Amino acid sequence: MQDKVFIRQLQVNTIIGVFDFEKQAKQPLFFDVDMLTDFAKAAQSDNVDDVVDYAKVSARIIAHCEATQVELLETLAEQLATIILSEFAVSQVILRISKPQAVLEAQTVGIEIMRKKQS
Ligand SMILES: Nc1nc2c(c(=O)[nH]1)N=C([C@H](O)[C@@H](O)CO)CN2
Repeated sequence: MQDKVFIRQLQVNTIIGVFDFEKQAKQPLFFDVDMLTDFAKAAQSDNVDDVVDYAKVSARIIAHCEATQVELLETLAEQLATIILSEFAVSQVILRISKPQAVLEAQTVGIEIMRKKQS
């Protein structure tokens, strides 16, 4: 199955970081998400209930960021990958998180993970 639903540059302003100053104020993160799924049913039904709804995934990412506070991007990515694989009809997720305010000299920095649903 190689069908894909994606999200690009989803901005979430949140508290994240190792340093004390990062715990005092929200900063922007940008999420890129690639989700492998199967379009077969939706292509027949033409019903949004049969797809991985990118709006619902985006809302879930925002809600999780608002509900949790961690230091590392890696921790947040692992949590979100687990949520996406368990709550949506996704067999594999690639999640990239960019933190543009972290390194002054860089346009952006960040991390990427790929996780598959256990079969
Ligand atoms: N691989 C990572 N490196 C760093 C992280 C991170 O989450 N993952 N975080 C920081 C600090 O919070 C940094 O963003 C402050 O500028 C440093 N390195």
